[in-house]
Amino acid sequence: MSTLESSSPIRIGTRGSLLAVAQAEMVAAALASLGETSEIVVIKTTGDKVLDRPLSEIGGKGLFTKEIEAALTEGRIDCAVHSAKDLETILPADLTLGAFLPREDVRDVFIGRDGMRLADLAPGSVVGTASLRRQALVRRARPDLRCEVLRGNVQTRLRKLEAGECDGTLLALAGLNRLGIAEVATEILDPAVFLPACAQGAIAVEIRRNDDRMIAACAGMDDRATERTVQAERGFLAALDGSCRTPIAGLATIVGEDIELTGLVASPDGTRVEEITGRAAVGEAAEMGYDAGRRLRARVGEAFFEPVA
Ligand SMILES: NCc1[nH]cc(CCC(=O)O)c1CC(=O)O
Repeated sequence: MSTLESSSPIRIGTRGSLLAVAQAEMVAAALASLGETSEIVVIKTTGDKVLDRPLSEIGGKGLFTKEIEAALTEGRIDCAVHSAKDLETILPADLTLGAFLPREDVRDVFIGRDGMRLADLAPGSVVGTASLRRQALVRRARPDLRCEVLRGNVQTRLRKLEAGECDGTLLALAGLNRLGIAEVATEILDPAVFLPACAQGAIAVEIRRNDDRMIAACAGMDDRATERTVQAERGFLAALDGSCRTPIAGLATIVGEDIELTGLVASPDGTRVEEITGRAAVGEAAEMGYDAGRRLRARVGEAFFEPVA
């Protein structure tokens, strides 16, 4: 019986978008190289159903994960695959991030109509994005443009751009690379200016804390450098989160034995951008990120995080 049990395919839960399924297939391939068979279970989330409003209005990024985490807790799936940047900083108590796949390119790209770069857009042009971070950073770089909410998965957004709903949009290069469509990008944005979202480009495998088979499988899949940088960035986010109405960005890199982080918070209109850096031994990634977030929070003051009416 137990032999049969341990060789049953691992059920991998994921959202149904092309990108999400591609990411789940990457985890399936990693499991296969460890001798584990698996099957993909697609789960529809609230975030996939409500497409006409920004996430910050309908309850934040947890809407993409709640139903998947419930399936994991209830044992209908054995692991959940997420874009790490879509995960809230606090997970359900029975779940943990067991592994991270090697990180993709962390940068944002601009996709302009007619091959345009961000600097080519005429004043008053419309940049479509649902991300508060991207809106603030676009407004800082180009205060003469208009930002409008553009939601939906990568394909939907590209279609809306094609249909003329906006003149340009920003997406993560990681997602385009995984979909094999990086050539749609008209400009790769400098990550020092367009600082990425915390954990952008990283794929996380979430498991039940007490699942020994998945703990062992995750140990075989985990990329330590990715895990450390994501821990630093999520530590930073955890210190700042509170409301999901403040644009936040953070990027950590490993430098020898150390880990370095640059993080920022911005006003939604991009007129105020406050940056901070941190550095510590790699083993203190999460604490270093959290500390940088607390220092930044103290510097800008609590009023910075209160939504303007
Ligand atoms: N919020 C949606 C989302 N979550 C993860 C990615 C891209 C893949 C990644 O960052 O790993 C995207 C799309 C985008 O921002 O372009």
